[in-house]
Order: sequence, then structure tokens, then C-alpha cells
Amino acid sequence: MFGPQTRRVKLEKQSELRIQVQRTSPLRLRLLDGKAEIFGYELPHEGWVTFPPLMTFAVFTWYGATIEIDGDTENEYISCETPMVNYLEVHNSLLVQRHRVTCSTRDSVSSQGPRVVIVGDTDSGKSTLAKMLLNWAAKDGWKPTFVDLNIGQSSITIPGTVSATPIRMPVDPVEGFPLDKALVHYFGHANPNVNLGLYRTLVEELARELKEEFSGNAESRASGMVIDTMGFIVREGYTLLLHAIRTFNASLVIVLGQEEKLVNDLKKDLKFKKNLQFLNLEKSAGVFSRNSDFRKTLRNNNIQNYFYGVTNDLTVYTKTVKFSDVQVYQIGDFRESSSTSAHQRGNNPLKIIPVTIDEHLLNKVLAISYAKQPHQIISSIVAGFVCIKNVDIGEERITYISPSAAELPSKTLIIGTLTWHVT
Ligand SMILES: Nc1ncnc2c1ncn2[C@@H]1O[C@H](COP(=O)(O)OP(=O)(O)OP(=O)(O)O)[C@@H](O)[C@H]1O
Repeated sequence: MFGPQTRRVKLEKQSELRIQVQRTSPLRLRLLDGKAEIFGYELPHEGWVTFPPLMTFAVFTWYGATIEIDGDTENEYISCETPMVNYLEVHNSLLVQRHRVTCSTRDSVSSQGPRVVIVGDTDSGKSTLAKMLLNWAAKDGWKPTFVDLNIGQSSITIPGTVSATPIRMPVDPVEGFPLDKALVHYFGHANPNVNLGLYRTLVEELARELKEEFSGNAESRASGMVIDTMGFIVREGYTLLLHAIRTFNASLVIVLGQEEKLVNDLKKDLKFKKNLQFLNLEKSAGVFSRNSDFRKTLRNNNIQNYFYGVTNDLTVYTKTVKFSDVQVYQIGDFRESSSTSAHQRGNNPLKIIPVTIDEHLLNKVLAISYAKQPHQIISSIVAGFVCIKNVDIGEERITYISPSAAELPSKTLIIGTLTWHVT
């Protein structure tokens, strides 16, 4: 039996039900008949799907569907006005390019599938469009790579990371992106201005690693990449967009929303870049706008999900080690209270600096680096993250929480300004 809030919703073809889950309780939903998808992920026919508090999403149907909902929502409404047909047209043109690459007789290393960079203001629906393009491609049997450069609201793993992962099947909207094959670099801050030089360098590292990966993997190369960027599109943010487009040798830049100035500026600044196309697409009216406090809450939740799981189903391990068991480093001379970046202060943004262990590590999220030597930290990916929960100066011990029961795979930890507080 279901609660009194259980209800059926009939969706006409090409319409969507937009839902914002309540702040405190989850929501259950199931497909009764027809076909429906959440950002390109087809809802299964059997069973309920549970959505965690605060999640905002749309259930869209191409041909009509009936769904059943159990639980109250913060907000929900049906809309027939969606840009989905335009988004699907982009997917179809990417499919044509992928097939062309597979049939090409050119040398296999130089022929590449589409490299799509999605840009736009904050809350223009960039990550959502990226998910749709990836899910539709995976459903058609391709294995595109998702590149996540959005350190503020990361999709693959915790905030403050620059990462990539191959998509082998449509991504469950609740569980999120698979982490098992992800390449993750730790920037350590939610704002690129803290260390612009490091952000650029990590983007270049990731591009280099993917190039290497694609050179030996024809399927991934033909499937191409979808690259999500930050909503920071002015000043330094704009120069970082140009840098990402060039570094990943983009073939298509999608600008979301009515961003005429951005489109014109990008076209002007990239006019010498060969084979680069631009597309200005409408933003969906369903995209949920998030103020800076809400973004902070989402960042904190994202880290919580890393440790506890989206549905709170993971075991978290608390461990204590001696100060001498770990070495903590920071990259660049950033100062948390300073409004100027290391670069602006004339310091080397890539300098690897040993950090003294003391109370300032409390609640900090540290990455576990695979680097064997400190000078390899920037070029090495990270194994995962821990959060420092106690620093005992007298006993020279730190206590941290980890999603893994195993010993730390490396002694080298990276610190930034990212913190996590239990909610
Ligand atoms: N059609 C829709 N209906 C309901 N919610 C939606 C819809 N499209 C997007 N959303 C929600 O709106 C929020 C913002 O969308 P999204 O993350 O794609 O924007 P963004 O441009 O990537 O944001 P950012 O500025 O952080 O980079 C997300 O929670 C997403 O799930």
C-alpha cells in the first residue's frame, strides 16, 4: 500500500513533468505505461525509483506515458514547451559524424569523433544537455567520454575536480556517473580564480591523458567527447572557456541560452580555428535556478554523497594515522582569506608546497594522489578523497573518514580550500 500522496500523472507526447523534490524527504516514482526518460535515461518498466531530497529533474516522453508518484514535491508541473526536438537534432548530427569516422579510410589516429564543448551562463542547463547527449549516444551503442570541467557543481565526483569518464551505458539519474574508469585530478577549490594557472594545467593534463587513451581505442575515439564547462563566462571565466575549447580541439561549441555576446566573442576569438562549428541553442524553461547558498548546500551534499552514497547506503570508515604516516601538499601559494590568486601575487601557481599538519586541516577534503614523488602530483590522477575529522597535536595523530576500509593507497595527500561539514 502507498501513502495518501500517491497519484497518477498522464503525460501527452513531447511533454515533461518537472519536479523539485522536497528538502527533507525523498520521492518515489514509477512508469506505469508508455515510455519516458529522465535526461536521456529511459525509465525501467518495473519497480519504483527513489529520488533524494533537493533533486530537480524532468520526466519527458516522446510518445506519451503514465507515471505514478509517491510523496509530496516542493514543486511540480507539466510543460509541453521543451527544446527536446532541437537537442535530439544535435544528437542525430553527432551520430552522423561518428558513423563517418568509423567508415573513414583516413589514418585511424587522426580521425576523431565529435568533441562537443557546452558553454553558457550558470543554470542554463549545460550539465543536463551533456547528460542527454551522452545517454542517447550510449543507448545507440557508442561509448562517448564525458569531460567535466565544472569545478563548482561537478557531476562525475566531488566539487573541485577536473575529470573524465567513459560512458558505456545510459547513466542512472540517481546513482550518477560511474567512477570505476574515471580520470580525476584534484584542483581543490570551487572557484578557479584561487589558482587559474593550476586549473589550466589540470585541463591540459586531462586532455593529454585522453589523447593517449584514444590513440589506442578506436571505439572511444569515434564516439568522441562531451565537455561540460563552468557557468563563469566573463573575464577570467571567458579566457578559461577559450582555453578549454582550444585544448580539447573542439569540433562543436554549443552555447546555451540567448547569449549573443558570448557567441559573437567566441566566433571572433576562435575565427582561425579550423573545422570548429557553433550552435546557439535555446535554454529549457525547466532548468532550475540556484542561488549561491543553494549551490553551497549542493556542493556539501555532493561530498556527503561521495562518502555516504546518494541513498545513504555506503559504510563510512573512521581511521586514525600518525602525522608521519602521511605527507600533505598544497599546489600553489593560495591563501584562503585572500581575494588575489597566487598568480596575481606573482607566485608560482604550480609550486608543490609541503603543508604542516595542524588544526587548520579540520573538515578539509584531501585527495589521495597516485604520485610517487611530490613533483608528479600535478600530472597524477587521484585515487579518492578523505575528510579530516580530528587533529590531535599532542599525540601527533589525525583522524579521517574514508569510503574505503582499506589502508590509504598512498601517503601523498593534496589539500585545497574545499571543506565538508556533516549535515
Ligand atoms: N527540464 C528540466 N526540468 C526540471 N529540472 C531541470 C530541467 N533541466 C535541468 N533541470 C535541473 O536544473 C538544474 C540546473 O541544470 P544544470 O545543472 O544542467 O545547469 P548548468 O548550466 O549545468 O548549471 P551550472 O551553472 O552549475 O553549470 C539541475 O538541478 C537540473 O537537474
